[in-house]
Amino acid sequence: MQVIEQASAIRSIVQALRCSGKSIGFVPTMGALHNGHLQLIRAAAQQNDITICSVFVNPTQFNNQEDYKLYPRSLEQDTAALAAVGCDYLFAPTAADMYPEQSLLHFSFGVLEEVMEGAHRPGHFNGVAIIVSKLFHLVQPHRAYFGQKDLQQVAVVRQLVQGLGFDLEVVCYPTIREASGLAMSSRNKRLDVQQLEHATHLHKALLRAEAQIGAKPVAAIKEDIVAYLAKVPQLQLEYFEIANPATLQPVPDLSAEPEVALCIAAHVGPVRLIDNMIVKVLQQA
Ligand SMILES: Nc1ncnc2c1ncn2[C@@H]1O[C@H](COP(=O)(O)OP(=O)(O)OP(=O)(O)O)[C@@H](O)[C@H]1O
Ligand SMILES: CC(C)(CO)[C@@H](O)C(=O)[O-]
Ligand code: BAL
Repeated sequence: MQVIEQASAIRSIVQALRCSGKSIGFVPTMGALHNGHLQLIRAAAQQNDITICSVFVNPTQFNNQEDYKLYPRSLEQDTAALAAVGCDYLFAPTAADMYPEQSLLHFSFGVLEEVMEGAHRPGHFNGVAIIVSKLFHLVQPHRAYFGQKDLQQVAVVRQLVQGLGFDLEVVCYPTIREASGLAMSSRNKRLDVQQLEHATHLHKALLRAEAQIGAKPVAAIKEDIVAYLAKVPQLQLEYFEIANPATLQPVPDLSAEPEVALCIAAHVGPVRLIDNMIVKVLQQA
């Protein structure tokens, strides 16, 4: 595997690969890699001639500077893990290379950014859209791989790809979990053993909500989840939402929904975590 640091270098490599007819699979990440990321790399390696992974902790998508400063970084371990699962190129640029000037771009995703992550992390999806656009221009992938853990991000990227006419397929893979049910996440590395145990309540809350889908109205399920998590003082719920899986808009009732996304965000100790599950709605006769 080759490690590339400069944008100009990855651009030349990609141009040569494209000229020789190779298909390119791309996995953008912020590093501190775990099995959720490695599943995406394996899929890209299986489905394309060449796999490129980027590791870049993108400053413009952080609405909280402490979160940016303390985001886990482990490039040496990441490099070894990527080589072991068949990645061909690791693109690990510096912030100066990706942002030679302050970015003044502004993307708007309408109602998609007015809910959940969009509402609670002002500017976040603008930063994601800026860096994903820059990376797509440099890497020119045929397929780009994302995880369902960041479900709303997948919807934003799909809208970006459609809106700007990027000629690529967005591929989404399911959330990989720890044995405890906790969704794998780079930020989990900032939690101690007790906090990791408290964090399992995000997934437990989703399972509890799933068990009530079809049996109770939306408002009653939400009340139950808020009450359930209020009994875990080490976890501060930010939102629990029942949403349409494609538009991410909250659903007022389940009668017209074949499936819904159960979405949650909460703080555990110093870390903010998100999780979601897409579940079928079995309509009662
Ligand atoms: N547990 C997981 N299962 C599947 N895909 C995942 C998982 N965690 C992250 N991904 C996906 O990997 C890609 C890179 O994500 P990122 O580098 O932000 O890692 P992360 O674990 O989501 O970190 P954090 O949530 O702490 O930022 C994204 O498309 C993300 O959805
Ligand atoms: C897509 C991404 C790499 C953009 O920085 C990031 O938001 C992530 O890791 O999910
Ligand atoms: N995985 C989403 C990136 C972020 O939390 O900023």
